Order: sequence, then C-alpha cells, then structure tokens
Amino acid sequence: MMKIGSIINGKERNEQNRKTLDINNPYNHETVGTIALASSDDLNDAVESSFDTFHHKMKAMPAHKRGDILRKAADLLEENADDFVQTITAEAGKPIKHSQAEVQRSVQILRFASEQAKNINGEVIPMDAAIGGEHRMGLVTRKALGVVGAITPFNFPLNLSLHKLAPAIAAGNTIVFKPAEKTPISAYKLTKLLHNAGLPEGALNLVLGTGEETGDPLVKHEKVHKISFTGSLPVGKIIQKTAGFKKITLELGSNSPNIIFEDATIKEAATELVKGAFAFSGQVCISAQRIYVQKAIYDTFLEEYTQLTNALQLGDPFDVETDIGPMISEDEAKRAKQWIDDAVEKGAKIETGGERNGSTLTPTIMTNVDKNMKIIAEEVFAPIVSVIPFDTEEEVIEFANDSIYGLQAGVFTKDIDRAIRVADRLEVGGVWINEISTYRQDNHPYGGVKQSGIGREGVKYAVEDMTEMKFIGIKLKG
Ligand SMILES: NC(=O)c1ccc[n+]([C@@H]2O[C@H](COP(=O)([O-])OP(=O)(O)OC[C@H]3O[C@@H](n4cnc5c(N)ncnc54)[C@H](O)[C@@H]3O)[C@@H](O)[C@H]2O)c1
Ligand SMILES: O=C[C@H](O)CS(=O)(=O)O
Repeated sequence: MMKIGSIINGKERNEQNRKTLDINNPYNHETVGTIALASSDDLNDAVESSFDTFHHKMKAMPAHKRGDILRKAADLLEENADDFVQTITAEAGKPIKHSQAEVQRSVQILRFASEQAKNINGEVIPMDAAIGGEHRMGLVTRKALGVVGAITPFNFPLNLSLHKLAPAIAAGNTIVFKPAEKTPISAYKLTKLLHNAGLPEGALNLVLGTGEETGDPLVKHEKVHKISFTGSLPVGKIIQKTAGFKKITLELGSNSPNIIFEDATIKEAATELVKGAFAFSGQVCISAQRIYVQKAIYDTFLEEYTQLTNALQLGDPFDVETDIGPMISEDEAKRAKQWIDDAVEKGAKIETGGERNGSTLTPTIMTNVDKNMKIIAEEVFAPIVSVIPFDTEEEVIEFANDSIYGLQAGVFTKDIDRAIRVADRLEVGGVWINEISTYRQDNHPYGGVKQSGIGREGVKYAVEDMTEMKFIGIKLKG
C-alpha cells in the first residue's frame, strides 16, 4: 500500500504528522493507498513555485523543448501503461478494459500536445484595411498565461488530467494540479512521469486534498492566472463565483440525448448505446442518458436493447471479462437507486436492472418517464438510461433541447439531410451522426453550452484557451 503526498518543487510532502485520507477500492473496499493532505502553506508554496518557475524557466523554454518533453512523456507512459491501467482500476473501480482504453488515449493526448507545442501560430493583420492604416504592420502573437490551476474529477483520472496538463505545458504555462481526492494515485504517478520526462519540477506542482480545503484556495489564489476545471455543475457554479478575474474553463455535466430515427440500423444503434449508457457504470459526462426512438421502431429497439443489456457481465473490475463494475462509492449507488425509486413512484417502469448490491447497481433501462423525474431532468451519472418514444423530427428536437445541459448528442439516421438539419438545431457543444453521444476523440473541440460549461478542450482548442493574444503594431517609414 502506498502512502503519497503532495509534490512541490519536486519534493514530496508526506511527513508523519499530517492529516491523511485513505483511498479504497470501490469494489472490495480494500485500502489501496493513503494520502497525506496538503496544508494551506503547501498550497501557497505550490503556487509560488509555479509562479517563480513560469517567470524564470518556462517563459524562456523554446517550443521544440516543450514538444520534446511531451513526446518523451508519451513514450514513458506507453512503457509504463500497465502500471497506470492497474492503478486506475484499483482506485476508481473502472473495469480493466476501460482503464486500458483510457491509458491508450492518454498517450495520444501527449503526442497531440507534443505536435501542438510547435504549432502555436499568430497572425498578420492587413493594417491598411483601415483608413489611415497605410505603412503599418500588425502582428498577433499568442502568449502563455502563467500559472494554470488544474482541478480534475475521479472518472477519467489520467485522461482528463492530461487534457489540462498536456496543453498547459505545450503552451508554456506552469501548473498547480489538484486531482480528485478519490483517485489521486494516478495523478501522483503522472506528476512523477512528467518530471522524469524533463519538465522542470516547479512547472508542475501536485497538491493532494479535498475540494473545500485545497481546491477552493487554489481557485481564489491571486497568483493563479487560469482555472481549468472538470467536474460537477454545483462545484462549477462555485468556481465561477470565486475565481475573480482569472480565465476559466469549466467542463461540467450532462444528460446527453441520443435520437434514433426509424430508418436507422436498429441493431447497430442498440449495440453502441449499450456501451454508451453503461460504460464505467454510466459515470461518464457524455453517457447516453435519454434515448429517443421514433415510434415505428420503438418496440423492436427496446426489445433488442434490453436483451443486449442483460448480456453484460457484472463483477470484479480486475477481471478482463467484466463490463460493469462498481460505482465510485456505495453512497453514490444508493443515491442512484433512490432516483430510480423516485421515478417509479411517479409512474416510470423499470424494463431491466434497478438492483443495488453494495456499490454496484445493475444496468437499468427505464420507460414511461417524464421530464419532472430526476432521471430525466438531472445528470444521473449512474448506469441508468431512459428510452422514450417520439413522433416527429420537430418534436424530438424540442425534447432533446429541453435541458439545462448541452454537452454532446448522438443522432442515428440514414438520411443525411435530416441528420444535418437536426445536428444544426441541437443545443449542444458537439453532435455525432450515426455515433453515440459518449464517443470522444482527443483532437476535436469538446465542451458544453448552457450549464454544461464554458470553453473548449481537445488539445489544440485547450491550447487556445490557455494562451492569450498579444498585438504588436509597427509603424513603418513610408
Ligand atoms: N464535461 C466534462 O468533460 C466532464 C468530464 C468528466 C466529468 N465531468 C463531470 O464531473 C462530475 C463527476 O466528477 P466528480 O464527482 O469528481 O466531480 P466534483 O465536482 O465533485 O469534483 C471535481 C473536482 O473538484 C474538486 N472540488 C470540489 N469542491 C471544490 C471547490 N469548492 N473548489 C474547488 N474544487 C473543488 C474536487 O475535489 C475534485 O477534484 C460529473 O458531474 C461529470 O459530468 C465532466
Ligand atoms: O466523463 C466525461 C469525459 O469527457 C469522457 S472522456 O474521457 O472525454 O471520454
């Protein structure tokens, strides 16, 4: 069992007298590690170290060197992939095949960032477009911001951390990294890996602690220039209020809609949506939560979908055959079960699932639902999906948009005109056609509208959000 502490300027702080927090495997509740919590002095030291390193080292580091560090980190992660896979499964309870996919994607993020570091381009403005602007030249360059506070959730502890760390390094920023307190071990190993890849130690400082004690003062610290946060809507709202003048990126929750028109291939849509709704027990921000099916194919789809769902293997996340492991905690599984009970009281029907055993909830399909139920109106973040019939294109667009959230959606149809029409009108940050809402690649713009967030990730787009424009004008001798 590991005892780990914050890493500040390359030194680990895990002395005996500190308050600690145990990290437990959510499936068998075995303790997999203990963290020594950061104090307020540690947090302050971390920010000072990042601030100092930005001004004395990172600002002067050329793009090719930042690219090299990120490429070396990708190679190291690839070499140590299995250790990270085991760590994610141990601390998050993620089925091992999904942890493997997460690590593979993380290697790619580092490679994308390595390439992006060398492609942060500016612009030349045609100054003579303005009357009197003749004999002037206008240059737009992009500058690093300074210290980025990166705050991350438990559900993709490696991938979503790298969606902040890798672009921040590519852009030449320094980072104070506050990972989820439930999954800090992969964050700790990632920090060491980036230092081993050649990143100056003060360019990445790790602070381990709870949201209230460590995250909140990081958000408020005056020497932090940007907060990049991925997590829940309630915390996102607090950060928006407390961050002051800092730039912020908020990647928040969703209740993603998926729409299946009568001309779609039912088997394909049903097969993909089983993964889309139940991967990592639905604890994915773009998990398929609302499936709208056109009435002519509703019964056939529901039958096929229920059969496929019933074939999922439940069990130990370390078993390669396991599709569904535990939720992150027993409390979360209880909360999800209560939401099912609440919906049933209001008239919903459980087609399959709905049973809780400790922290595991069986994959649950609900029908007869309405928008006043929490399982529709809020983010379930659990293995619960609702299947809802619809008549017309106009009606389903209205249903799908009737949400405070707007992250990603899926549309299934063979009619390309309809697909584009619907995609254009859905109020979300991204739409997949003939693909599930849950699919994400790490090189496209990703982020939400409405209360799903502010700003975009996806390496190139995160780099844009982690730099700012600087204009330089030159008056030339005529
Ligand atoms: N849009 C996306 O890209 C995306 C991706 C993954 C997860 N999520 C969302 O994340 C949520 C699940 O993750 P979670 O349970 O870890 O989220 P969470 O909001 O509880 O915690 C996320 C992080 O915020 C920290 N935090 C908590 N309170 C804080 C405060 N007052 N100030 C600063 N930091 C604070 C936590 O310690 C943790 O590190 C879901 O809502 C999910 O949709 C969104
Ligand atoms: O949980 C939401 C994440 O954005 C999913 S992914 O890691 O980007 O696939």
